[in-house]
Amino acid sequence: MSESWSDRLFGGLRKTGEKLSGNLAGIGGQARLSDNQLDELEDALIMSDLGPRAAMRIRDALAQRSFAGNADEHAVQEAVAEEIADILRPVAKPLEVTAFPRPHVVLVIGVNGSGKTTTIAKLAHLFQEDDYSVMLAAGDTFRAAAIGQLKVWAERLGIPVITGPEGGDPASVVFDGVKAATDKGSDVLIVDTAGRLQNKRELMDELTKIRKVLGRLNPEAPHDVVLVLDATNGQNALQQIDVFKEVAGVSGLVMTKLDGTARGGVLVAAAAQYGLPIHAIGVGEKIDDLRPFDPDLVARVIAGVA
Ligand SMILES: Nc1nc2c(ncn2[C@@H]2O[C@H](COP(=O)(O)OP(=O)(O)OP(=O)(O)O)[C@@H](O)[C@H]2O)c(=O)[nH]1
Repeated sequence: MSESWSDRLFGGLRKTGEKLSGNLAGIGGQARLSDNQLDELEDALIMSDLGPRAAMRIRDALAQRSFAGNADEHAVQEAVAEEIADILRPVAKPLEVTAFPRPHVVLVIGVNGSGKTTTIAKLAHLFQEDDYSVMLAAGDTFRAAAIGQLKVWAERLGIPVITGPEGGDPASVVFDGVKAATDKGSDVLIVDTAGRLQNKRELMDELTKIRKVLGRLNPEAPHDVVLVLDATNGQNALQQIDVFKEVAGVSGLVMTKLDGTARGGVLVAAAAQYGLPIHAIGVGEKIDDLRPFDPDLVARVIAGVA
């Protein structure tokens, strides 16, 4: 029997929830948390990868709280869940297809291995479920494997993919992609790009060229620039946001591999530190394992109270 999305979400974020509740063990005992306990709480949140900004915000909020009866560990966790939900709510925004004229162009960026290609396939599948027609463009011409992988996914999903030769000009693949998607009347064009973060200059030049070509065909494009982040990288994932924001003008995030890591708190850190929309989260390798998320539910799972 196949698991539902919320089962997979619970399973995926279980380790994160266990870590945070473990780090908060024994806290409470009175109506208000003492300064020492607030320090402990803040440390526990930082150790759980929520980052200094979210940790401080949650600390400040809990300092104001008076718990009915005495705060036991569970009441503190519940309060933390509410504060996490407050942080996640404004950023939980699914990708929307709004472009007119079509296609809505989504540029997907991220370092190799972050789950970029799989995420493109999963996003395409989500759009298909909403009855949008989708096309892919293999703008990561740097490695033949990346082009091949995208082709395999496209075939599985039954959607067209525009490719060029290995080592070819990514901007020309993107040009062909937009032309083909326009001619065919596709609703969405998802563009894979190279993830060479180690060579910022080259990456920036490449993205600038892609943007220029896109802009020539459709001044509004790209409509979204989505950065794919691997949650298992913890705080390093956040540094990638800094760099890609600078070189690529990131408009939103997707966080992958939240299953099997105890570092899911980084989702909250990203929300608190950057405020960029988080379009979807990935909790597995299968095509259905990426979805927009319910901030209240995810907050409860991360806090270990769901
Ligand atoms: N567990 C888990 N694995 C994932 C998730 N998303 C992607 N993966 C796996 O991560 C690995 C890398 O994913 P790719 O999509 O190939 O990553 P990429 O960023 O395109 O990397 P390159 O192909 O090396 O450029 C694959 O084995 C995926 O199945 C996820 O949410 N959870």
